[in-house]
Amino acid sequence: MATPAHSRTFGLVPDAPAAARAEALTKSYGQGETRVVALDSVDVGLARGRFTAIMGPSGSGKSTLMHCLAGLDSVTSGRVWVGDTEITALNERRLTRLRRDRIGFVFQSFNLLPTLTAAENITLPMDIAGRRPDQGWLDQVIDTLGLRDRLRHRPGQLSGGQQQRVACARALASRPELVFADEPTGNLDSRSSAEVLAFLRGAVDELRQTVVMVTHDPAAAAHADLVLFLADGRIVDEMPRPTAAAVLDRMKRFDRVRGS
Ligand SMILES: Nc1ncnc2c1ncn2[C@@H]1O[C@H](COP(=O)(O)OP(=O)(O)OP(=O)(O)O)[C@@H](O)[C@H]1O
Repeated sequence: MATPAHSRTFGLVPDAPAAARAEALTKSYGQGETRVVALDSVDVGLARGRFTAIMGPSGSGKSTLMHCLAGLDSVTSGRVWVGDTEITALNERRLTRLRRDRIGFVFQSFNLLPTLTAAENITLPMDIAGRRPDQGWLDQVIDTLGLRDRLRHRPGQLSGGQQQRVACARALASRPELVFADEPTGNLDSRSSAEVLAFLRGAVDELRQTVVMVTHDPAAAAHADLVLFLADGRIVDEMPRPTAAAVLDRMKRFDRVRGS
């Protein structure tokens, strides 16, 4: 069952510290009559070692929330922490380093370099940072993802699902504190989606990673431990142990409110 909205911090669960959190996070775009409030004083936590999905109608602020929590976008007001580090207090140089060292990203469009092999794509961010990957960890990630026999292939020789698994491996290569996935299955057919989602689930259960995923798909959200629902720039609800049917039902209530 979904928990009704009331004034508390959504997203946190007992016994799991916050991998990231925001306090009174507001993000607006534009000025005067064209001002859009994308996030309206959001309090939220993302539990460490858990899989959290963020859902909500189009334009509700999902991507903006993810970008602000990941330090990819500045905030208008409020504070954001990754672990114990307040990222809203960092200058651009330190923020860039924090994103590089402590956060992994998976995007809808894979963002792989076509001229590099899968193996080279996976270690590229670490190579650029001059960091040596932990080979034991990398082997574990590659095997969990079932990519061992694809490492010498270039992205053009891989299916969409395989490319997204390479992108997942790249996000995990440095063993980040937090992985953000923005519509990671948005460009995939249902079979490839299921593979990628099973991997993200495995990254949490077997590799003890923390994953936060924005999605429109109730079936994708059902792989998470907790779904946070956004509407009009606010978190309005959360659902632990989601099923696709329960998430779909909750999303329909947004449609009814909008249609009335
Ligand atoms: N760069 C920008 N300039 C102006 N307005 C923006 C900008 N980025 C987002 N917005 C606005 O902020 C609000 C939230 O956008 P956001 O992309 O976070 O929503 P979303 O829930 O991720 O939407 P979708 O599901 O359609 O991707 C929307 O009204 C959007 O038009």
